[in-house]
Amino acid sequence: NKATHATGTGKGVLGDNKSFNTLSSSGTYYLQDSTRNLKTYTARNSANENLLPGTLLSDSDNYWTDGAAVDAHTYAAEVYDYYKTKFNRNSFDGNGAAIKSTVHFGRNFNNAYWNGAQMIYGDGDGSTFVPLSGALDVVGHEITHAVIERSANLVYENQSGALNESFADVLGNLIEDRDNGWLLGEDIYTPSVSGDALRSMSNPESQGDPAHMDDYKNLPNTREGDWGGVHTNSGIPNKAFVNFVETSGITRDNAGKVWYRALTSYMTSRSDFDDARNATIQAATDLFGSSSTEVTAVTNAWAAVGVG
Ligand SMILES: CCCCC[C@H](S)C(=O)N[C@@H](Cc1ccccc1)C(=O)N[C@@H](C)C(=O)O
Ligand SMILES: [Ca+2]
Ligand SMILES: [Zn+2]
Repeated sequence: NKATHATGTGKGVLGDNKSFNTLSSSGTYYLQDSTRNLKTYTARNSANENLLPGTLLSDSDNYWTDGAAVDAHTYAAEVYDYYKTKFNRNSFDGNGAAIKSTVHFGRNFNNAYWNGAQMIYGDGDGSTFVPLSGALDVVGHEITHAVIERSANLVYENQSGALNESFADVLGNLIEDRDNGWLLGEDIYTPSVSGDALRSMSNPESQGDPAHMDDYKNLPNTREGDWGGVHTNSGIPNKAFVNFVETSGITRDNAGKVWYRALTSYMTSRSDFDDARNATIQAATDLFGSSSTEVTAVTNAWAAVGVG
């Protein structure tokens, strides 16, 4: 008999109830959303990348208790919907590519990443992180890396790498859409400490990251140097985006349209901060006109962080 759509229910990492699309086949339910082409797997704590994507998650009664899996699946659906409705982009490749997510990768793995083919989420060690798919800005960050790879394909090192990280943070936060929506990872970072975050876009210095070119960190392009500081120098373009939103009166969605157009129409693999400045000015010009307040605001936003 053929597989049929079903609606699963369950609790996320933080104990919140949610429902999501599953597939029912021969009396078993699978964590597969065929309307959005999403599939969610478990690595069962193996760290062997050769075994990815691992095992497609299944359940007997369509009530799901694996919070990391529930969130990876439901948040991937939210990210899919954001790209489709806001930018008319069908999945990360624009052509409906399958979005595959694997949870429980490794043991106490304090990270999540896109490996060129799928999303991979660690469970965290329980003190630095709880399972990382438990935050929508994380899932948005990782799927945006796939979008970046299929568009500008920014090289993951130095300034192009910091832009790669920054665009992932910007879109991750736009999708999460919070009031003080400038924090990264706040939902899954340091469960014993409230109010902190892994990064802050509005106040990068609060986490030791630069918010101005004067403080750009020239780190070695090695894993130990965070590939030239891609997670720290991202503070500069992150701050530029916050400046743009907060000084122009533009909506977050329209600011996102400027950043998305810059990324997909003008930026290339070796774009640096100055190229990103030019690309976002051009995108704002395309969308709002050369004498628009948006063009003035984006120009000033970059100037305020020492770019241009
Ligand atoms: C394994 C190799 C490194 C890949 C880094 C991935 S893309 C990444 O940037 N992951 C995010 C996860 C994240 C996103 C948003 C909010 C919280 C956490 C990240 O920032 N990782 C940090 C811990 C890092 O790698 O330094
Ligand atoms: Ca956030
Ligand atoms: Zn990243």
